[in-house]
Amino acid sequence: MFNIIVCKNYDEVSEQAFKLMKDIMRKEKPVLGLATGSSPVGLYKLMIQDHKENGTSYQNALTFNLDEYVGLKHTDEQSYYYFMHENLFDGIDCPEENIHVPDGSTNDPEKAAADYETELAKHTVDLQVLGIGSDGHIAFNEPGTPLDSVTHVTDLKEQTISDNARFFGGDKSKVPTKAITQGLASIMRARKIVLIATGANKADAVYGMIKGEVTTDCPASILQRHDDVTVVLDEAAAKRL
Ligand SMILES: N[C@@H]1[C@@H](O)[C@H](O)[C@@H](COP(=O)(O)O)O[C@@H]1O
Repeated sequence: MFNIIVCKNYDEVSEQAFKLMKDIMRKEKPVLGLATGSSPVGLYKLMIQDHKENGTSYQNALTFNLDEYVGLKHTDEQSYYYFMHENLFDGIDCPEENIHVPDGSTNDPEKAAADYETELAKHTVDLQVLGIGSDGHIAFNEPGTPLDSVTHVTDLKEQTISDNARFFGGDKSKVPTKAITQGLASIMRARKIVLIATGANKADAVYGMIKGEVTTDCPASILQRHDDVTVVLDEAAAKRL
């Protein structure tokens, strides 16, 4: 079931998502599911600000990221490990050993994916933050991914490679072609989900997720089967609803 919130601008979108995060942070040992991409960056800024100004502590929080490119080292500025440290972890007090990001730097990504799923399955994510790809993907679950998938290695689709080329100086050839990603079933285990989408290029994917049928053609449509999903949109992303 979706709770849909349409906001005037990105700042308001981030504030709405932050309210849900703040609520979860009242728990003694919160388990946070985190995402990369530009959509959650405003939320992460608010989390850092709240940590600095109000002392909200992440000492007892566990975090699990959704996905990681295969073939990039942790020190690579485009790796999701690096992105998360730059945009969130360096600004809060979450102990490094509590932070989980799939290890895309290994030469056995299949094993890294299986190990990640094993660790993830020991916990229940209290709040999963999600963005959505313009082709309806969540994490790196591209169209065609089975709805019962768990953490696995995947080939990125052409659309995702061109969408993400902007982070690689606009050069598509620099974007990795494979990633480790939580599966759709892994994501569905979260107690609560907040999906953030802004901009007109997300409008079709948002429409498919909410109004379309549940189909592997639009992986995000599986969220229709979850009972606690808040979708925070700007007007452009909501324009087809
Ligand atoms: N793997 C990530 C997704 O988790 C993210 O949701 C999507 C949208 O990114 P953005 O928020 O930058 O539009 O991009 C990437 O493909």
